[in-house]
Amino acid sequence: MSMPSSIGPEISVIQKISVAIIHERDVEKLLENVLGILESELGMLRGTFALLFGDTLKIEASRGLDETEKQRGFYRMGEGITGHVAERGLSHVIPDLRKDSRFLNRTGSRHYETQVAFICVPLIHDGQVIGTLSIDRPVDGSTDLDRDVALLEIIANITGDAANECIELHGEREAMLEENRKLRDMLSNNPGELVGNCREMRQVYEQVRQVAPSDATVLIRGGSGTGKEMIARAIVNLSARKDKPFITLNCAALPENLVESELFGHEKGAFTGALNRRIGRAEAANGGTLFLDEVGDLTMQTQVKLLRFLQERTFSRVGSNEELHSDVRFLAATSRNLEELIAQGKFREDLFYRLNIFPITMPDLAKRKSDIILLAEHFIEKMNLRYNKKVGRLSTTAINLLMSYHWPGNVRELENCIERGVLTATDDCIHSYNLPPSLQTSLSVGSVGGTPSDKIAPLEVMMDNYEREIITEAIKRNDGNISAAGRDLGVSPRMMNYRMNKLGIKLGR
Ligand SMILES: Nc1ncnc2c1ncn2[C@@H]1O[C@H](COP(=O)(O)OP(=O)(O)OP(=O)(O)O)[C@@H](O)[C@H]1O
Repeated sequence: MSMPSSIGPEISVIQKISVAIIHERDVEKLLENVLGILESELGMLRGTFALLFGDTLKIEASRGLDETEKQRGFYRMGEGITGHVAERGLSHVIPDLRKDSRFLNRTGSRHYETQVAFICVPLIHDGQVIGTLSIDRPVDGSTDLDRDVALLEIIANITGDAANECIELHGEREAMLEENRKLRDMLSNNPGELVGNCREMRQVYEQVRQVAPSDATVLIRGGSGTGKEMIARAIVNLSARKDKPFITLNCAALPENLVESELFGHEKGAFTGALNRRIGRAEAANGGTLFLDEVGDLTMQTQVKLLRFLQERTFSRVGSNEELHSDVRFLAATSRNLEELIAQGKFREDLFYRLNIFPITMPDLAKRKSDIILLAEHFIEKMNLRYNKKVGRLSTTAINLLMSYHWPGNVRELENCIERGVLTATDDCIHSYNLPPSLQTSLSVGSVGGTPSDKIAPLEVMMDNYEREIITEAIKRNDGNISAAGRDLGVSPRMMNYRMNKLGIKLGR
């Protein structure tokens, strides 16, 4: 079908822009390219895409503006011509900028000698105004401003998706940085958050102090819940990248096939469900620190990409060959035995050596006996604040339970136990019966030397602990006088002795 020759220039503009939309995957560059086409094809003097972030319009792409002019280009909804167009969703034309006093000229001085029109049209996505497209258009005898408005409205329609993607990308970046700011605030408000003074932990602190100021890769090893993530945060906090992004990714928390795109990002259409381009955590961490938790859970394919990233700090988004660079300090953690995974062919040896430059191993809580009560008291304070409670101490029997348990879930398990204790406490004390059933067996089987059991204690064991607790407390209240304690509990001295023997209660314990 042949087109009337009079609409040739407009068709040419639309055709060039549609080609750019198909070929340019970087949405920010695409908006710049669209303005470039308008400049070369229409003789446009200046052009801007202003996008709506929250309730403010900000110039995202421009032609004919220098950086300072661009920075000044902020408009609130309803403010100036741009703000009005965005508020009402209707196009607006000023036929001659020299004669119009409503024009805010926010970006700086522009004094035209000849007639120049200003055309501003709304960008609409899903029925919502998401920004504006505006141009300064020289006017001569042949200019038809109505036609120009119609053309710009078509361009605004076909670039609406890209503009929306730009807004979403900004949102994502902001969300990641916000997450990072929160983590950092948490750390700086509470520098003493790492609790523990035992010899093993003092060694760990020494290693943290040694490695933190450098940019060296650190591999933090240790059982689940030993505090590996806290150590990663402490390293960041003592490093020069302290105020830069700290981005984390737990490789075990995502389905295997999503880890790579979460780490390196993906292009629109890279796989089913990839509706938009998305930047990955490696890119978001640029200038700062990237912490990969459970690195032993990466697939072999992602391990290859990670190795390349560690060697050259370069990567490509899934679905793209473009080589990108990100300047990050890399920290990793694992609770898996990587040497065993290598032997099984599930972890690359070369990647292991890249990661294992400076390993820090977190000791199990069972090996930090002298820190258990310190940590428990720290968590009591934390939970008192969280639940507005006033628990002040642990009963002797509760302390014995905590000390003799084998703690397979390490510090996290202790924290959960204390949370439960604080929540269920009815006076100012956590008693043994306020602790979870899983701990109750530890006294009776003597898990320090005996066989620990993860099973929930049978009722009899729990009852024994309850009784042990009540008798011990009564004896303490009566300054070690067993007969007086028996009177308190309505039990004869003979029965007291019998129960104490059976429950293994010794005076002075
Ligand atoms: N030394 C410590 N002082 C205070 N709190 C700690 C300490 N170590 C761990 N915690 C607390 O214990 C919990 C688990 O710690 P963290 O998440 O750092 O462990 P992890 O080893 O990274 O666990 P996972 O292997 O499951 O990822 C957190 O709530 C943390 O605040």
